[in-house]
Amino acid sequence: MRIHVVDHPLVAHKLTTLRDKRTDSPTFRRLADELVTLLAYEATRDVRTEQVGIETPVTTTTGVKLSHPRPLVVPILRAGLGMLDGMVRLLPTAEVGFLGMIRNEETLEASTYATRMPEDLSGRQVYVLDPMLATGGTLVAAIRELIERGADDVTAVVLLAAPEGVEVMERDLAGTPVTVVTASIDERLNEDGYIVPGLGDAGDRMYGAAE
Ligand SMILES: O=P(O)(O)OC[C@H]1O[C@H](OP(=O)(O)OP(=O)(O)O)[C@H](O)[C@@H]1O
Ligand SMILES: O=c1cc[nH]c(=O)[nH]1
Ligand SMILES: [Mg+2]
Repeated sequence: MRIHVVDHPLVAHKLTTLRDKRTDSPTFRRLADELVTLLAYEATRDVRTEQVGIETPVTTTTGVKLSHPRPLVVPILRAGLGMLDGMVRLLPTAEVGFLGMIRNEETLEASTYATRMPEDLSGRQVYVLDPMLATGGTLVAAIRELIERGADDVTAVVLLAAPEGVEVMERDLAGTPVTVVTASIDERLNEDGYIVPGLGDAGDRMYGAAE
């Protein structure tokens, strides 16, 4: 597994506001959207392309365009949904699939409550979106499902990662073609399975009731 931490002052600036507990839901959603666009730039560095011939107003030349089959973008509901627009803005031809997953608050085990994506992902590049890589249970289960369907190149775009979760992914997904792109690897997980310093519950901060 490859892991890439995007080191850029704009990423750090937006992440700091996202972490701040005073940041309200509308601002949180806007910042998550902006941040994923910056991460997407890095995450799509190896997106597959093909050469095409075009005519400019002046001459003919060759350029590149995204190749077929189209990449698949899979947000993990709920919180990953807040990353979808920022990603498809950069990958407008992408197809979108959905995975609904929830982590049990006591056992911290992830389970899947909704799946809507192509059965056959053979030869497809897949970008899976989830703001938080905490214990790693959610992303490991999601990526196993994608690989079982035939995906041959999976990139997970996450806003924050815990070292414990990175380790679990490295162990459980060893030998699979997986890359993780994140804005930060934080210090640790706390006893409740939350990332420290983190940003709290990403789903609640995005979609929770206004205080
Ligand atoms: O790495 P893990 O320990 O598996 O935890 C990470 C998961 O926990 C959160 O989802 P949650 O279960 O809170 O669902 P939500 O997005 O609907 O709030 C988060 O959005 C990740 O999907
Ligand atoms: O810190 C964490 C860990 C898991 N899920 C979250 O939303 N936040
Ligand atoms: Mg949540």
